[in-house]
Amino acid sequence: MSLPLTEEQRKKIEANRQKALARRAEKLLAEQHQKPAQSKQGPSQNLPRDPSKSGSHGIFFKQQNPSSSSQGDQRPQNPHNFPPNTSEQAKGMWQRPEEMPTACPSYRPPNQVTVAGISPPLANSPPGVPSQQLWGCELGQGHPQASLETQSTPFANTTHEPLAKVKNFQETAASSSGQPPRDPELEARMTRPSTSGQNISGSVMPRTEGRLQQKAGTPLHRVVGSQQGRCIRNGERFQVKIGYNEALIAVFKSLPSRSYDPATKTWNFSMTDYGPLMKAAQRLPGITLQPLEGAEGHVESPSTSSGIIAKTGLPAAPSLAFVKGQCVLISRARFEADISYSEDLIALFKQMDSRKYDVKTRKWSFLLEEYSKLMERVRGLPQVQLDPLPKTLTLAFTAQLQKTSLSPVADIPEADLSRVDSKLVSSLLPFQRAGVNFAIAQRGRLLLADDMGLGKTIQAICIAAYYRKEWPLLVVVPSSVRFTWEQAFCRWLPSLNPVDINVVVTGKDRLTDGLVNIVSFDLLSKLEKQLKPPFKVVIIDESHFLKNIKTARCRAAMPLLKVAKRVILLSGTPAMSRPAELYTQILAVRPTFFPQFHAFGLRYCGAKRQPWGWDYSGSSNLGELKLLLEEAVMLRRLKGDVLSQLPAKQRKMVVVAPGQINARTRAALDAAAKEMTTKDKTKQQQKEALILFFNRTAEAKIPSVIEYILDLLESGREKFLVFAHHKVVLDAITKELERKRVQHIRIDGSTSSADREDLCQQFQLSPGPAVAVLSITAANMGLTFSSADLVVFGELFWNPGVLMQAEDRVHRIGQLSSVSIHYLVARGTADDYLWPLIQEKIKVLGEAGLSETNFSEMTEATDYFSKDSKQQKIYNLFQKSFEEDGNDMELLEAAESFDPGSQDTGDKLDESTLTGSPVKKKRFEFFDNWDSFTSPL
Ligand SMILES: Nc1ncnc2c1ncn2[C@@H]1O[C@H](COP(=O)(O)OP(=O)(O)OP(=O)(O)O)[C@@H](O)[C@H]1O
Repeated sequence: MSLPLTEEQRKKIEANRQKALARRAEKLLAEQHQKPAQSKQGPSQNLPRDPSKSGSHGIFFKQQNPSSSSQGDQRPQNPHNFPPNTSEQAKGMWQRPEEMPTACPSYRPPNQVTVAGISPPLANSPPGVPSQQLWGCELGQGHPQASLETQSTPFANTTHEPLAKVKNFQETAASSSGQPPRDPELEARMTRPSTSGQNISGSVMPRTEGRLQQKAGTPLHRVVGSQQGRCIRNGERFQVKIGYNEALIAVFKSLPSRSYDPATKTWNFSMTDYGPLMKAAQRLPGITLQPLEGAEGHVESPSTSSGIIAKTGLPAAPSLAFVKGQCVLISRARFEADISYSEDLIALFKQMDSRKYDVKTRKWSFLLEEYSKLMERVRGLPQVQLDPLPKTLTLAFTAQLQKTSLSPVADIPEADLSRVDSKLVSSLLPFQRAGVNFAIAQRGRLLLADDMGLGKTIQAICIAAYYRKEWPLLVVVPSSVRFTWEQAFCRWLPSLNPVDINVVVTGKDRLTDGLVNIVSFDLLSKLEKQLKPPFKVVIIDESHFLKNIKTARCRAAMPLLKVAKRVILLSGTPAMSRPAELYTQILAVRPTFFPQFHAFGLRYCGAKRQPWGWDYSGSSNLGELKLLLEEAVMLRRLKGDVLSQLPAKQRKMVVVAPGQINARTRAALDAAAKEMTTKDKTKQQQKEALILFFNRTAEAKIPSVIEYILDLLESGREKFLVFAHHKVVLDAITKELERKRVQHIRIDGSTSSADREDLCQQFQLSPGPAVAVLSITAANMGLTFSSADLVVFGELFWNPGVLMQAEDRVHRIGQLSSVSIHYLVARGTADDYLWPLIQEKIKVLGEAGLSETNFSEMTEATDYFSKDSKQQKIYNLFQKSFEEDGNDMELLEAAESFDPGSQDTGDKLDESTLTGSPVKKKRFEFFDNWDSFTSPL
């Protein structure tokens, strides 16, 4: 899939296009000035040139609305392609007035001045670009898009009210031309009755009419002379053949469907604009437009619907157009009509009390409480099809539709958590407490999509504990974190007896043995049959693992989630590339919202029919999707939102799966442990046994460490550091990253100082996913990796000072985020002793004021090490060995030279235990841009 452009890229492309076109236009202008003899447009060259308009800026192009579907944007667009034969035009072709194209590029009547007050449709003005910057006459002449505007109009709906613009033109043109006042009778006939519009706070109200009347005596028109023209049907559109008339051009430019054909030098329009154009033309002095063939008989009396009194008495044609559009939710309280122009529809819109017109989007919006009334009235317009909001939205926003809630943010009550362990409740940070409240307000069904490291685990446990009466609980997690979850339950719910926690390790285990049952995604699909009777409370960690409905894990989980009473989905990256990835998670939380994917795909995935079927890889109506998710499905906070509540460093102990230690390694580990505790061993022999134990630990952890890294990448973690100590571990990690084609760097003892800096810079500047594989002893100092905010320790090291220095590679000046540190700890290995040893050492340092942190408080599993006598003996040996001077060196050398023999650990990885899914080359912007989908209130 090609990745959609980001907002910034889009802006850049647009700016470049504008510059290029401005250059072309200047060239064109220069040509015009250089060739006076060839050009018969003499008079225009005498026009005073406004220096403010000669710059390279100001051409306006269609602003793409990133959040609207490709087919959905029916707003009038400016024809922004520069006519291909501009130089041809620039030279000008003198024609008789009747033959003259109405936008005759090179023709300008003598003495004609730059006319103020004709505004191109405002939507053609890029937001923030003053209209003065739009091309003025000189640059614009010859181009249908050229603006005659020198001042911006405050009126919002110039596009939808062409007539108003014409009057504006007439008014200003007359005043600037210094023509004597016109016949007052004619003036009266030209004036349309005013439609009063109540101003809604903060909105720009549509132009009201009758403005001319306020300026009594202001000359209205400059009569250019009598001109006749005609409308000619051309397929779905019609063309206007008439000589040049400035006022008429202003009318043309105000019509949404206008298009200028430089070849024939005529303007053409869609049938939608036929009625408005004819009416406007009737009001222009000296202009007679012969209507389309066949439309003559159907003319509506000019005085009927709009009350216009036509000067010419020529009957206006009926509107032949059929307009189609849809309602879209734009905030918790408002929806807008995304539909093209229809006079009748606008008149109807104006009857709504809560109407607002957005000059930027050129769309009308209304309060949801007026939704039913509006839709009912629209049904009375036979030529309008305004599709309603999806039913799901009307259900999710019932309170707003029924006017019971107008609050821009949901009002979430404080939940009574007295039934949950006080240790947990009192530990919740304020935003975590709010998360729990949200979940309970959603009756225990939600997608908790907080940024990584914000403590989704503690919140999920709290929510699940609130529904403890409905347990047994099922927790489905990536296999690399099964034991971390077990530890988290022990830590946060002291009231839960650890024997009631069942971690499912093999396909032979029972899924329902515990009060809390923790199982990996892959085992879940193997144990599907055991899911009856179904669990009432289910937690799914890293729920984006379910994004593909075709996978076995998703097929196993979905039926379970549909019938569960409480469903707590957790993911820091619920969708990494497109809204379609959210579908299964929405379905899991709200099975009734979009029971059929196609409806969801049509609305939010920009579904397109292709020869081979439907393509749902796009996106559409994302602002609305965001609102829906936030209202009823998802809670997402970013680190930046809650940074003040977070500690600078968040450490996490991850208990990696001992199940992955193969039988041979397990035997080697046991043998080494036995050596250490065997009596009558010399000190040297004990030390050798310890070194062997340490080395075998490294070997044993390799599959789990790699699995964890791959899980992180699959979860969308873009940049992080992985520290390890043994060469064999570093080798295995880099080999796997190469195999998966993940960008990475490696710094170990063999890296030269020059290369260290280069590699570090390479990582720092890398825009996409990248892993820095670092040796604990060789890369713990002097390097800055502040572009990452996560450090993973694949191995433990006995010196906590070295660990902290290593942590600080990301936690340093330049780091704006709270950093996460994950220590991977494997049971039944040297980690059993190293971890408590490190904790103890840090505690001592902390008590002496030499360390700001206490590992035992910052991490789960303080009870990790249960000391039986044998273990105690090994622990003492560890303690002694690592405290003796000189042992460090010996251990380091041993680690460096450790070679597990013929075994090639990287290749030995059990593929079935790894995630197996290809690592994302680039994390997509869907959730990166999530917060740019702003919803006006
Ligand atoms: N309120 C809290 N009190 C103490 N520690 C906390 C609290 N909240 C989170 N932590 C700690 O912060 C670390 C990160 O939490 P956790 O793993 O739940 O984050 P997460 O949102 O699940 O991140 P990820 O998406 O990366 O899995 C853990 O060590 C956790 O114990």
